Amino acid sequence: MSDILEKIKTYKLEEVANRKAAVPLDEVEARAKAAPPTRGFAARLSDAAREGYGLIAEIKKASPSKGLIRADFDPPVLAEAYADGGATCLSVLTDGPSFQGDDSYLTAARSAVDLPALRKDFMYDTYQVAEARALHADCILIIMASVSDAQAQELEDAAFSWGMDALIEVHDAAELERATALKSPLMGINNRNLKTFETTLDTTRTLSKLVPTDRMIVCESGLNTPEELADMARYGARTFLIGESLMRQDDVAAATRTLLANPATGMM
Ligand SMILES: O=C(O)c1ccccc1NCC(=O)[C@H](O)[C@H](O)COP(=O)(O)O
Repeated sequence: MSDILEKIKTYKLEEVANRKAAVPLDEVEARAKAAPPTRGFAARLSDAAREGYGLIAEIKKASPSKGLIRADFDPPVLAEAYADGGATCLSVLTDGPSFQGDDSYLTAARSAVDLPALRKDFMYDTYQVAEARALHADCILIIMASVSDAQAQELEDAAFSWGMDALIEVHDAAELERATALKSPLMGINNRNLKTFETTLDTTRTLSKLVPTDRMIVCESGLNTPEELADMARYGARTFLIGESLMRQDDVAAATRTLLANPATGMM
């Protein structure tokens, strides 16, 4: 496993152990059961992709590869800007140590709009899945590079049991092959190599050919322009996960609108 994923896994497992000691699972489950209903993350993406593009717009203050991305950071205001600009779903970083995220950002951002939200964190334990629902998440992330097949299955089952969706993230052919054993229709191809941080859209160009036709490609990371989205659409990707390039804009709503204008029609 990569250095950064290794580091994240080490502190995340410790964080989960501390959280379990502080808030027992049955209490988290009670909060999850009391949460508002899920909003249908995968279904909204699929509907949006049929009409044009589906955008998962990410609320991301900082990252291990770029440091601080946005100082003026107000999650509900950013969520409203994304919704105003035409985003389909939100992704909200809840990891503190590497992304300056916070659990409260997810609940606050989602409650400001009508969009479904992904809890963007590093998931290893079904306790975190119940926590995600308790925070009102509609979807969780499963990074194949950082979990075993059995863990991935367990996390996906837990997500489904809470009525959530699961975005399965892959970066190479072996991970993609493992991901096809899961049921989720959402196949995220991460253009960023989490070992080196090298980001290239060639990853989607290569892996898209291996994605079964019953899966929806979510092209993730390193996307900046409408031309890049049109290029990726030619490889079958009509849904996108975008953070940094939008987070760096003064007018987030206008930038989101510009990115989504004139979606490509054909495929290669
Ligand atoms: O963004 C990072 O530096 C990073 C480092 C280590 C693990 C994950 C990381 N990013 C998570 C993501 O998947 C991105 O936030 C997401 O795809 C959006 O990417 P971008 O549009 O390039 O911000």
